[in-house]
Amino acid sequence: TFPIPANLADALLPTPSSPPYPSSKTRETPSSTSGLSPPRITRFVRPRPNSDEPHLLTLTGLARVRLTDPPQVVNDPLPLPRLDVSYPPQDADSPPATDVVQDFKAAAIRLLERFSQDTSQSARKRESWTRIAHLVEESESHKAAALADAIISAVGAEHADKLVLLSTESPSLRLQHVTNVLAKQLSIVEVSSKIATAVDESLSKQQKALFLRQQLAAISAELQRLEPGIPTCMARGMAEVRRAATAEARRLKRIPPQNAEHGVVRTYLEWLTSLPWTPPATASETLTRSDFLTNSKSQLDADHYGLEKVKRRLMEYLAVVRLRALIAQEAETEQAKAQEVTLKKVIDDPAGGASEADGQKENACRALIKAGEIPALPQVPVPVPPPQSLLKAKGIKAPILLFIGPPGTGKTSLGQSIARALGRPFQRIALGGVRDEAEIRGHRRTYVASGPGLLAQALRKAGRMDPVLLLDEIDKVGQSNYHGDPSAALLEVLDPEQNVAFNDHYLNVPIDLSQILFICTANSLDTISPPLLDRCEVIQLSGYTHDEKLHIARRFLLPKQLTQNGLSGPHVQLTEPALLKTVTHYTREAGVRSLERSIGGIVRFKAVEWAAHVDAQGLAPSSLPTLLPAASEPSDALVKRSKEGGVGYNPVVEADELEKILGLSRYDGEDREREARRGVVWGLVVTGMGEGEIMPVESIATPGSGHLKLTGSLGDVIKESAELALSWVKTHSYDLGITSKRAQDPLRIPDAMIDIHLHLPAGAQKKDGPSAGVAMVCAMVSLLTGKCVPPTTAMTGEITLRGRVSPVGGVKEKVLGAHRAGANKVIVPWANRKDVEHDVPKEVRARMQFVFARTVREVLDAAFGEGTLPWHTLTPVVESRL
Ligand SMILES: Nc1ncnc2c1ncn2[C@@H]1O[C@H](COP(=O)(O)OP(=O)(O)OP(=O)(O)O)[C@@H](O)[C@H]1O
Repeated sequence: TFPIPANLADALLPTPSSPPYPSSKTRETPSSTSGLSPPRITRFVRPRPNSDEPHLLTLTGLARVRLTDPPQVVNDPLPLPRLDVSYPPQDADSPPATDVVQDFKAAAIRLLERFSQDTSQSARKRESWTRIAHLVEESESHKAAALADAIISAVGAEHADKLVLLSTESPSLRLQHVTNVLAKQLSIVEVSSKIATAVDESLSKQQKALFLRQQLAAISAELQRLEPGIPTCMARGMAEVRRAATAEARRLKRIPPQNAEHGVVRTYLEWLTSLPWTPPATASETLTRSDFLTNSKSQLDADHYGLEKVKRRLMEYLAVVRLRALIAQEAETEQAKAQEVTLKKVIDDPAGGASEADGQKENACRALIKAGEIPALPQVPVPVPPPQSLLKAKGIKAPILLFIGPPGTGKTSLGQSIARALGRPFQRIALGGVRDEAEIRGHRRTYVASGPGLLAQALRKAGRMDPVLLLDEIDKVGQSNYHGDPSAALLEVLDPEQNVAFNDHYLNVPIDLSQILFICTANSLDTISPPLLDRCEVIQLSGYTHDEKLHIARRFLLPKQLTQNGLSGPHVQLTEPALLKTVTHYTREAGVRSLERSIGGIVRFKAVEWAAHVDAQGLAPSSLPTLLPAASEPSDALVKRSKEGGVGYNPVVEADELEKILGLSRYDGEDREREARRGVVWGLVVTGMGEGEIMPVESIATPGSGHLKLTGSLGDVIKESAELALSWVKTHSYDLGITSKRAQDPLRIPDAMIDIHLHLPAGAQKKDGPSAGVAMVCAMVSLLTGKCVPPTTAMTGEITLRGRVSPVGGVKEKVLGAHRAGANKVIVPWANRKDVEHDVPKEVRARMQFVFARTVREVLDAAFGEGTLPWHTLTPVVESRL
């Protein structure tokens, strides 16, 4: 096919009446042609009107000719030049050898079949290749050379090969040449198809990966847009929530509003959508700031007086929490960097170092990426294995703190301080009296009026997934019953391995509780289930001394009460003696809660007076009273001035006014009651609230038959202690001068058979434990000898049959309780002296006398006073006799 000028085209155009040239249907063989055979026109393409495209002419050669002279180059092709040609010699037409034909046929068929299998070509074309292959197979030998001429132009041989074929006259040689060309052609086709497949495979793998990554990028971008700050790792959990919400929303549409189910589904959806599923992006900002620890310390100091040990432990706790956040942050940066590197690698080496790293494949990929046929790599998280440090961060577990202590010792407010230091919301869950597991986990939606559990409710109130959650009073959670086991549910909540996907029965989607900082509080350790206790780190708050209470009252409670009651500092000036009296006479607790109430009472009393004064004088309520203390004016000087001032509002509150304001002091009478009496001594106990107290041990002798009678709701252990005490006293009654003979029973002396009745008051309160042993011995000895133990002496300790004093628990609480009750001498087991030295505050130790006793005899000497009891012989003699 070649372009020709228009005039030549016109000259060649056949007229419809007499075609100047044979039509394509007229077949003339070269042998039958004498002279010049005009070429056969197989196609003629006219250009479009008014275009300067040439005409296209496709001719089919009919015979092989040789030009005798080379053609002249002429400008005007018309009239067509006549050229002299010579025809090949006759023998050129002799039929080729059979084996040559066979070889040609085999090569041609192989190539044609290969073509027919090429899936990149159209079905019709492949069919035509098959037809040609059949044609070749069935062709006769003498037509083979002509066939070879035709095939060579169809299979896309090189131009040089075509020329060689054209100039070769011998059919055998031509066939041989064509056979070679076809074989060459076949190998080219095979190799290139192999390459194409390889490139194709690698490209499709690459493209698939890229496509998936792009989809991932699109999904996470969409999620980011919907919920800014959501980490990609959370997307999975969120997807579940979204799925549940969508399904329910669809259901809601189908239920008519008047149907009861409509309301149920609606409430469920409201709950589901109101939970703060995504943690804020700035969650760890406060934690990772360099001044976090200093700020936290100041926060704790600003909120609480004293509690040095507790604060030190809390600082350690916060340091661990911060460390964890820092390592996690570092890990995130590391991961982002690794991602970047991987991303770069993929861009630089898109083949990804695949096994068949042949250059052609790589180049093809690069070219495609460059040409934009493969989309550029998206800026998405290329999956990078989590760095070591992230695992390390996960490994650091912030312990769950458990504050143990009596009421009002600041357990709840310490939790609030921690939340403030961390910049997180604070929520409190009161677990006291929770009997039903469903209160923690929620009721299933099949129940009428079901709802989510306490944890989900707290999260909704907090508005964030990472609040500080105070589980208050975990010692008062109900034990296992037919409503399930609430403490087992708590176990799951507090277990960092399980709480990542906590299942609330109502919401029925996994809730991630791992971001929450749990703090538990309890009054006593005894009723906490052991596995629960095992998960917590116990921090003891034992109660405050009078000094500490005075400071807390002055610095925290009074200002707090003033603000709550709309007054300010100058309106109420509590003198030191008044405050001391409030602390000592109106409260006797380990914490400061009732002290706060008493101070509140005083402030309210003054608020009434001030309001009356403001009304009477027509003053602005925010105005200040006229009597203000001068700088560092002692309180007695202020009192004096206030008395001289006479009329108007007096902000000064004196100790003798307290009776008028707060009523009779509660603890006066009890103190008066505490006088030295025969048969009565003061023991020390720790109440169920975790508070240390003094407790009288009373005994009297009644006519009877030598038995011991015990009352006061005593448990088995304390009853055994009493038996032990009696046995010891009986054994030593001769030594103590109670009986005149060694073998005599002090309860069964011939002229007086008595029973000992031992009573521990507050009979309604259950008491148990071995620590009243020494007090019982002293009470019985006092009863039988008639000597008294001073009421300012208190004691604690367990006894053994051999008269040893064994250590007891809760020494700090007991000593503080004795201090509050005004005791000045405390008898403690020798083995507990470390507890006194380490735990009891210095000022208490300075004001009290401690006797550390190893034996009951040492206890008796300390309680009754050296030399008061008439010891006859040494104990070992008695022991050997018995
Ligand atoms: N060391 C302290 N310094 C300042 N204020 C304190 C201190 N200890 C307790 N308080 C105050 O005492 C009040 C009662 O404390 P809080 O409610 O924390 O007691 P609690 O130990 O949680 O009691 P409960 O066991 O009954 O829950 C709060 O107002 C608190 O601020």
